[in-house]
Amino acid sequence: MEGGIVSLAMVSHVPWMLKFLNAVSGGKEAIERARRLGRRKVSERLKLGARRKDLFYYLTDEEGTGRIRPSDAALTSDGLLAIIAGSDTTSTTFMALFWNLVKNPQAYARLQREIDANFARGELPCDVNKMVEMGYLNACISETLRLFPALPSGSPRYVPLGGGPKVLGKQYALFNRISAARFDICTISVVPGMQVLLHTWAIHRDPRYFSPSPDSFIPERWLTPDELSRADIDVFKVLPPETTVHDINAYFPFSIGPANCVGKNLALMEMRMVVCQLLHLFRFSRFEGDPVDEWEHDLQEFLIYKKPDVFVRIERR
Ligand code: HEM
Repeated sequence: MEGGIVSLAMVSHVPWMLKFLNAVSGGKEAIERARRLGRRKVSERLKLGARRKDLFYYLTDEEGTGRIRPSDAALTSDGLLAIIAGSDTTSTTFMALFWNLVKNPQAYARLQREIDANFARGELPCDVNKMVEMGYLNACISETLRLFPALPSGSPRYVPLGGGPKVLGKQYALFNRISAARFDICTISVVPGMQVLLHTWAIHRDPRYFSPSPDSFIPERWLTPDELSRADIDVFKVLPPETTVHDINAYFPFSIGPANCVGKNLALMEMRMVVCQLLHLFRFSRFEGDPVDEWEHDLQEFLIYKKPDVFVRIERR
């Protein structure tokens, strides 16, 4: 998957590269491998049939309500999209979250206390409804998605041919700004119909929107004033109210507008459940001798991340 994504990322930015990559054996092979994976997963899923009305139930038109049955090529491409969109994104977020927790024992301890306060020992599975209300758990997830948005370079958007805010959603201040008929970014004139790509990673770490310490993992920046007043660390030393900036209009890990993430709520629920249950059962710590600090440095971005392994020590609690 990761080999193929390098070529796919090139093609998504420079479409004419496809011809060139097809002519080069390594490039063609990487894309072919990714396609094969998509085809295999789709055919496995089709053989299994639908046990419930999931994403593929609709993509493959198992209900038979569509006029035209989707072609095999379309299904392969949907299969790849579902793998990238549905599983690579969540696995990146889990990796980044656990990496941040083992590197920040104070945040880890605080999250552990919140989980232990909500779930009695052995209470499994943990109640998902409680998790929605767990301020620090949700703050840790939001802070992870701020620092490591799973699609770091965002994805191309067309500047609407008029009527931007209505189409893209009022909340999207950054896109709203590009709804004018024509505007300039530095020396480039952006006109309706042009593709614009917002770099999520860079915007999420811009001190004009998140500060102080935009590169640091500080879940407390997501707490409500009420939750902050109950924080047991001297949070105002880390986030002095007079200089703290927290602009959620510049936060869009799931994108915003008509093509935003269809799996957002599922992904959030999945992350809450997995984190709660793993921390309920196991203790995670730094694996001595592992260069854990280098993980972020060794991440490579090709539409999604090519990520090194995270090694942690896991013990049963
Ligand atoms: C942490 C987890 C996730 C993140 C950060 C994430 C992020 C995103 C983003 C930024 C987009 C917009 C891409 C674009 O602008 O074109 C997107 C689209 C999409 N996501 Fe997610 N996603 C996550 C999890 C999931 C899950 C679990 C599923 C499905 C089970 C899913 C399914 C999709 C699909 C199908 C699209 C394409 C929507 C469309 O083009 O209309 N995602 N996701």
